[in-house]
Amino acid sequence: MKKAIAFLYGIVAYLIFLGTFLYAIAFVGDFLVPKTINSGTEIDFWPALGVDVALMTLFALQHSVMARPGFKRWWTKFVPKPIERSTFVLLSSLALILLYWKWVPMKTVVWEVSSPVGIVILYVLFALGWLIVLLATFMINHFDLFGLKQVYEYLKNIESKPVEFKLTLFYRIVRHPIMLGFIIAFWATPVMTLGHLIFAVTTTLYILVAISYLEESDLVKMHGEKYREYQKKVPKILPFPRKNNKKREAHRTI
Ligand SMILES: C[S@@+](CC[C@H](N)C(=O)[O-])C[C@H]1O[C@@H](n2cnc3c(N)ncnc32)[C@H](O)[C@@H]1O
Repeated sequence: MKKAIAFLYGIVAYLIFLGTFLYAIAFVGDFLVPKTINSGTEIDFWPALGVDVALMTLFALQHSVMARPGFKRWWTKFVPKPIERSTFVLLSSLALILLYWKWVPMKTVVWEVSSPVGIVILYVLFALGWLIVLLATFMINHFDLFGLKQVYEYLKNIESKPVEFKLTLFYRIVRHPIMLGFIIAFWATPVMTLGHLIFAVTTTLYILVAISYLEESDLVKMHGEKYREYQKKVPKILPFPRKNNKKREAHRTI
């Protein structure tokens, strides 16, 4: 019974995540849904900035603190291990739902692309960004990242093992394809409003800080030399060969 309830909890958390993820596309893209990044009532600049930054900070804190191995060790004394990831996913989704709900728009247009070709290119990039995010989750392990694997294994009495270090497809091009996808999706818009720009700048900075100082230091602790070698060979987020790699290649060919 306990296992069935945990499994059901995992499914509900996953479905809430899926809804939140799909809503994010429409929220950032400013289409289809009632509340988007550019809809709602405007207020003065400073209070609006305060509310929006507070909402993004809440998500960033929840996400960064709860994803650390030390925090996981501590809170799995209270939250059963098989539902730890689902609970993390659920709380992340709730923080995002709060952001969608309370987000204050700033509708001043900072730049606008009016050429039809430019608009199409930006929408293609927008779609590509979200697609990269989704596909990359499958290249690590989509069902582990969102807690379904853990509750299924608990239900079936299968010993749960952490995901191994992956070097699949996108992960051979950059070390953080999911984050690259988000950055592309957040910046690719034909109409950049002030609110959207603040969102794109803040989330990009957060992503760069979080992957450099939190996630990668955990990955080095987890995978040791293997990850350090990976850092030397594969760029962090921009899919361009490194200058020193080119130099090394040049040396080798001389
Ligand atoms: C939300 S995912 C983001 C992964 C990565 N930062 C990206 O942008 O694609 C975070 C989880 O992925 C795991 N992870 C990151 N790179 C990995 C890799 N190459 N193989 C396996 N797990 C990885 C981290 O340990 C963390 O639990």
